[in-house]
Amino acid sequence: MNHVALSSSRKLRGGFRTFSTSEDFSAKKCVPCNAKDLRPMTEETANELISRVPEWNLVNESGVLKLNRSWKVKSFLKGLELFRLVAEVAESEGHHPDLHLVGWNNVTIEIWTHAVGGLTENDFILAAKINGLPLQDLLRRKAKS
Ligand SMILES: C[C@H](O)[C@H](O)[C@H]1CNC2=NC(N)=NC(=O)C2=N1
Repeated sequence: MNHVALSSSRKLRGGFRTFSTSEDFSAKKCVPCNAKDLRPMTEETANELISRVPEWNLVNESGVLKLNRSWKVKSFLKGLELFRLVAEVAESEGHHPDLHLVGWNNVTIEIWTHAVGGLTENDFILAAKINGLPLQDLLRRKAKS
């Protein structure tokens, strides 16, 4: 497939950064969430960015936009191991997800910027870095169709 690298960078409306649409979020660093001009991005911008964090969904929880992804893990303890790997990335980025482990083997992670009550580029950076984690051995194999 011919990937047209869109080089035009876009000033985030109400955002605090520009970024090129071809840039890989996992190569970026989160900024402190107490930056004074930090504001939530629009739903339009979030819809433009969501395809750059594969497997993550954009959800609107009573007006708060969040990123959301779920996994089925092999065991309760492997769920906690997944949390541990995610926690290390979160601590190094200074940006933290909401972690859910329910029904012993269902993991859901939600990412949003609490300081602004919505999404910022930090959330996409964290989601991209979580996508880069070696989670395969923790996950239940998909049932053969
Ligand atoms: C100063 C530091 O950036 C803030 O305390 C961070 C910590 N981690 C955070 N994580 C998330 N998801 N949202 C925040 O607003 C946030 N604030």
